[in-house]
Amino acid sequence: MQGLIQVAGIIDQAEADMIVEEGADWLGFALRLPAKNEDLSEADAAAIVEAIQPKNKGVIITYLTDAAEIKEFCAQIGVDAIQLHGDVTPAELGRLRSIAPDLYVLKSLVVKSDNIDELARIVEDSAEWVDMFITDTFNPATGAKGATGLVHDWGISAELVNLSPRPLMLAGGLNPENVAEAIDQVRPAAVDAHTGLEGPDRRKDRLKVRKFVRESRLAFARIAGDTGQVRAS
Ligand SMILES: O=C(O)c1ccccc1N[C@@H]1O[C@H](COP(=O)(O)O)[C@@H](O)[C@H]1O
Repeated sequence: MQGLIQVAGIIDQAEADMIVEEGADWLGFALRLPAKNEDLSEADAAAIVEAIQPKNKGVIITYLTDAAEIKEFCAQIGVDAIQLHGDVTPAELGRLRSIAPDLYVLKSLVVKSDNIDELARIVEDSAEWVDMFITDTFNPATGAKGATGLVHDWGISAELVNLSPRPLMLAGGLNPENVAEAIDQVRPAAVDAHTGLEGPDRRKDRLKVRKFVRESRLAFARIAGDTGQVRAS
């Protein structure tokens, strides 16, 4: 899986349709968050997922940590991919794999200024149960671990790409202007953006999504040319 583009924080069907039209691959739905500040209802998310699949994949982005609850929630929404942003233990990830072997699991690695050793340990302990890691940015001012709109030190993500046996999705403050440089520096398998694609009304802006997809595809093709990799999705 190389050269994948995800857009996160879907609000409604019209926004999902626009993102699909502009060529993104996966759409992320932030649900069951600790602050209960979801942008859409679970029923609306399920209806959108039904409309976009199977051509595009719907991904639940959540802080759930219990394997049984995660499995049941994915079935409720109708997705076969989950992005786990909470502190899920390797044991629970193993349990999730055993009760939902076909579920595609993305595990977040929340990047701070000084935690590369901790992140490397998470990769080592949990890679067996994870399909893809996603690096995202910690905001020390608010404690937020996702949708912060902040970039982190891409050198840390590049290091994690090198040491992880699983592919890595790069996220955190990506936008149409910086995504090409980010891909060149980090060489991830995938990219993901939320707030950097929004307009002043906090909805995704079609022109920003278009440029983000175009710049990402060009950069992925460039690094595939360097390495001989071919886009598989
Ligand atoms: O998308 C959300 O609303 C969200 C909520 C809680 C945790 C993570 C969330 N999204 C993830 O954060 C990254 C980065 O966001 P941004 O581009 O910096 O705004 C986003 O791509 C989602 O994967």
